Amino acid sequence: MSNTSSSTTDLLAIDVGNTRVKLGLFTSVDGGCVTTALSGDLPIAAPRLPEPAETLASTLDELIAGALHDWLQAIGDVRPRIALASVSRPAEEALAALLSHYDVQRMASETAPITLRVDEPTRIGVDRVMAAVAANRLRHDGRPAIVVDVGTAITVDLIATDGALEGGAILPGPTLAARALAEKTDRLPDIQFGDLGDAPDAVGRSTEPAILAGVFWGAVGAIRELIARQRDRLTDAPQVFLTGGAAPSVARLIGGPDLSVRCVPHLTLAGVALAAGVDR
Ligand SMILES: Nc1ncnc2c1ncn2[C@@H]1O[C@H](COP(=O)(O)OP(=O)(O)OP(=O)(O)O)[C@@H](O)[C@H]1O
Ligand SMILES: CC(C)(CO)[C@@H](O)C(=O)NCCC(=O)O
Ligand SMILES: [K+]
Repeated sequence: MSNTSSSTTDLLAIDVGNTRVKLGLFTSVDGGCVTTALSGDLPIAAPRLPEPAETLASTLDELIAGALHDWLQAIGDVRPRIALASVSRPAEEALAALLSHYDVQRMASETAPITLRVDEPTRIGVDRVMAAVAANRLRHDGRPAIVVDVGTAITVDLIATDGALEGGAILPGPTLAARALAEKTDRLPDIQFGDLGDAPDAVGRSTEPAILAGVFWGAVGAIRELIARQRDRLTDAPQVFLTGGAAPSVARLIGGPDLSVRCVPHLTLAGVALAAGVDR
């Protein structure tokens, strides 16, 4: 990890999920976000999303056991301001206690810089809202977008042409689906996704590969179907943004000649940074 020394304008964005906590340090230069990258000596087009200079993804237990302290030291902790978006109340409280000496802004769905065209704006997960805020930056003007986040749960959310988040779908993520099978059956074992590189064969020749095939292709199929159905209500083709652990392995399986799919690793963290005003 490089040793970035942080300034008072730095923002630490935190996305607290149900399995892991993701942290991203967004550094500012001259009051603006660092958005230009150099390719040779030609400046390339500035990405429209703030990019974290440093990131960490860790379980809450690991963070409490010292990983948070170590990481903050490694990034040159001078008390960056913190924006915290959490979908787990216990994890949020535990983390807030760890960060009690910092200036922590807790992000809420209903106050985010986006229109929520949903029935209960206070209930929709702040991670879904933050990812949509970031997608609104990436999407072309006048084009709708679909945001797919593969975490503990998979969410597939529709953003209308006017930028409003319309709602979407929630289903179990791959690990959770596999764990539920292991827990609720006698003869199905728990399987690990950790070392899954390529897409598994759809015909598993024993129990573990069969679970892997079902869970993986089930997720891919569910995502494809949800995109297709959400797309049916649109007049213009949506841009699809995919994020979360399985995003890279899923992205090329759902895109096609008539569907643009882009994998954006830190979409939610970037949304938190934007909502907290990192580039204002
Ligand atoms: N290469 C891969 N292929 C398939 N699935 C994967 C791969 N890597 C991770 N996954 C699965 O993707 C899901 C999301 O992983 P990720 O690590 O992003 O979630 P998380 O951060 O633990 O979730 P949360 O944000 O809810 O805390 C998990 O179910 C995981 O098993
Ligand atoms: C769906 C999850 C679990 C995805 O992380 C999260 O966004 C959440 O807890 N949402 C609350 C319910 C809702 O979004 O409608
Ligand atoms: K619950």
